[in-house]
Amino acid sequence: MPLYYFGPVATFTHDAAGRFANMLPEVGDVLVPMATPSQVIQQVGAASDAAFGCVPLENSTEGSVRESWDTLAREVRRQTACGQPAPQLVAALTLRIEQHLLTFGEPDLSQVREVMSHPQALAQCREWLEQNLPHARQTAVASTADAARIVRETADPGLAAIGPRKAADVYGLCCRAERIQTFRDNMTRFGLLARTDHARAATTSRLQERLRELAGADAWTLALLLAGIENRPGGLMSALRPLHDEGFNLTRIESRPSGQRLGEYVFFLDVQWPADQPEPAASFAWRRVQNAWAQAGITVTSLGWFPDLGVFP
Ligand SMILES: O=C(O)C(=O)C[C@]1(C(=O)O)C=C[C@@H](O)C=C1
Repeated sequence: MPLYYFGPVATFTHDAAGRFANMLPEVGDVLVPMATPSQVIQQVGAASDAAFGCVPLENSTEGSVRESWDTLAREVRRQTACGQPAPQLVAALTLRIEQHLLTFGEPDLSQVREVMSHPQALAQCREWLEQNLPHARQTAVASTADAARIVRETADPGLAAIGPRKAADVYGLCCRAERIQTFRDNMTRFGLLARTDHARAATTSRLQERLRELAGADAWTLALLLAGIENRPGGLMSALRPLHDEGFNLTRIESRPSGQRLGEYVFFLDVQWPADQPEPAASFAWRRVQNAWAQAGITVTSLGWFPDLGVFP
């Protein structure tokens, strides 16, 4: 079974996908790189057989990986609207992210005129770049590993990539400066995706059992998208009140433009799902929250209900 990931080989997402596959034998034996998180999500949605996907979700320094959330929301809404099964988040894990400056050979830093990486990685290293390479142009490319691939292909010591140590090994580059991210404890959360019909199939019901074993007594997360919250005094507050009334802990809220009209927003929510609650479909407390939202004309899209499998070095 394929596990699509945001590649190429040696991205941080590749590392995360490998860890999902090690922990969850049901998830897939062939890791298939895709050029963008959007392509991963679309591929999981379109696959006629069971398929999984791995994308970055959120970084502790730079926040949400918007492309992943926006595409997931769009695909789920689109597939649901035409009665098709949609991709959903089924698990998450967190990696410690250490960024390194990768070069062809060992140039003097004054020789480096351009630094390439994923925009999140460039932003995670902003302070080091300001202090050590103020003269170098910063260029956003598809991913950290893609930056390493370009540096290798051009074999130009004036170019550098920012990325994982693994990318230095895979693309034959030198680790010219180590751990250059601003915050030592830089972390990124990655999501594992599957399609909801596959989630009911035999493979993924075994997966659910395994996830329960791995998560133990830890809380799960319910990821949602809310649309139609009224733009009036207290509109957002009254949309959040049912969660408070039923004792649900909101762990993330993020507004994004609806795309329909300037000044109109949708909201991404992560709700911490207590270990002692039955699953969302069987929870009376959750039904009351949903009823309150339906009465207020708020549309809810579920993006997944999943455990966090922990933090990995
Ligand atoms: O470029 C990569 O290596 C990725 O896996 C992407 C990504 C991201 O999108 O956040 C993953 C982890 C790091 O935070 C930096 C980049």
